[in-house]
Amino acid sequence: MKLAMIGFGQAGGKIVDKFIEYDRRTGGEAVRSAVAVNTAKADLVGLDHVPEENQVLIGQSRVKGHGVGADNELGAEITEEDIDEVQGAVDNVPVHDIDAFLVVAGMGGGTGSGGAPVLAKYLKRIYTEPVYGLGVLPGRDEGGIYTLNAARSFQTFVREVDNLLVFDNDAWREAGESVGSGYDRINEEIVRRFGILFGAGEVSGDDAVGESVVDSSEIINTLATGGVSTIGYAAEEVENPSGGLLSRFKSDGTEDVDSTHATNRITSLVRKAALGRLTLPCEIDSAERSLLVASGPPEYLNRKGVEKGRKWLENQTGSMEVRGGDYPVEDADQVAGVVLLSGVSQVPRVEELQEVAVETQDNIDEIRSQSQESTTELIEDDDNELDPLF
Ligand SMILES: Nc1nc2c(ncn2[C@@H]2O[C@H](COP(=O)(O)OP(=O)(O)OP(=O)(O)O)[C@@H](O)[C@H]2O)c(=O)[nH]1
Repeated sequence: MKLAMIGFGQAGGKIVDKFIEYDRRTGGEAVRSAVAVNTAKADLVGLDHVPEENQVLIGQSRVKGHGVGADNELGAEITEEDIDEVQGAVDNVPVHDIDAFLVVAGMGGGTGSGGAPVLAKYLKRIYTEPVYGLGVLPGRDEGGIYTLNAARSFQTFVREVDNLLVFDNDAWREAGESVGSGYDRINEEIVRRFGILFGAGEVSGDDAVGESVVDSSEIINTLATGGVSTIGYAAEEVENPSGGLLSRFKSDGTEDVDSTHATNRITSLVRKAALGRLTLPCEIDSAERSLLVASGPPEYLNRKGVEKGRKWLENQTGSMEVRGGDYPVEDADQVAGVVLLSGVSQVPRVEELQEVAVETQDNIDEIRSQSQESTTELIEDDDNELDPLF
C-alpha cells in the first residue's frame, strides 16, 4: 500500500521517521512520501530521514518555534492559520502514486493532538484518496492534561479520518519504565506491525510469488468500516533457505518445508496475534471487519494456513468480512502473522479515557495549577461537550 505519511508533532514525526528507516532496512516501499509538521523547531531538527524540504515549522509568529506546551486548542488554531504552509509540503506528494494518506500523531500533547484532526479534515476536502490516522494514546501516568487532550482529540480525529488506527502507549509500557524511556522500543513495535500491514499491499508483480498476496484494495476495504482499528502480531523464527549448513532446503534450491507444519504454524500465529497484546486492547468480537497477513519466506507460506486462519477469525469475530493473504519476504528469518481488526467498538481504554476526561473537567482548577499550560479556553468552551464515542 503506497502511503503519503504526515507526522504531526513530536511523536508523529519520530514515528514517520522510523517508518522510513524500516522501509530502507526491509527493502519496503510503503512510504512514498513523508512530511513532518511541528510548532517546535527542535523536534524537526531531531529527525533523521524525513527530507528537510518536507519539514514544516508552523506557528512561528505565535510560539516562535518553541512548541505549544500541551495546549491542543492552540495547536489546532495554529494549524488552521498556517494550513497553506502545510499544503506547500503536501504539494510535493505525488498524489497519483499513492493509495492513501496516513496522518500520525500522539494524542496527548498539543501540536499533534490539536493539529492532526484539522489537517485530516483539510486533506479530505482536497483529495479523493482515503485519509487514515495513526493515533498514539498517552500512558495513564502522564497526567490529567494529557488524558484530557487525548479524549478530546481522539473524538475529533475519529470523526475526521476514514479510519483511526490506534496504538496505546499505556498497554505497551514495561514495568518500572518511566514516561519517555521506552519510546524507541515502542516505536519499533509500531513500525513492525504497521510496516507488515502496509508492506503487504505493496508486493509488486515480480515479487508476488506468494500464493494469495494481499493487495492494497483489501486493506482499504477492511478499513472502510470507519471508526477505530487495532492490530495484533505474532512471529516465529524459521530457517531461511539461504540459512547456511543447517538449512533444511535441498541443494537444488527446492524447499523441504513440511506443508502441514507450515499450515499449522500460520493458523497458530493468527490465533496468537489476535488473542495476544493488540496495539489497542479490545474485545475482538466487536470487530466489524478483519484482515490477516502471513508474512515470511515464500516457502513457509501457504493458502491453506491463511484459509484456516480466516475461518478461525470469522468464528472469533462473528463476522464473515474476513480477508486474508500472504506477504512473501525472501530474506526473512521469521514467519509472522498480523491481524487487523477494523471498526472495533468495545474498547475499555477509550471508555476509560472518556470517563477520566469528564472527571477532569470537574477538577479543572487543580489541573490548571498542576499544568503550566493554558487550558482555559479548551475546557470552558461549551461546544467541546464530550459525546459518547461508540
Ligand atoms: N509511541 C510514542 N509516543 C510518544 C513519543 N513521544 C511522545 N509520545 C506520546 O505522544 C504524546 C504527545 O507528545 P508529543 O508528540 O511530544 O507532543 P506534540 O504533539 O509535539 O505537542 P507539544 O509538545 O505539546 O507541542 C505524549 O503524551 C506521549 O504519550 C514517541 O516517540 N513514541
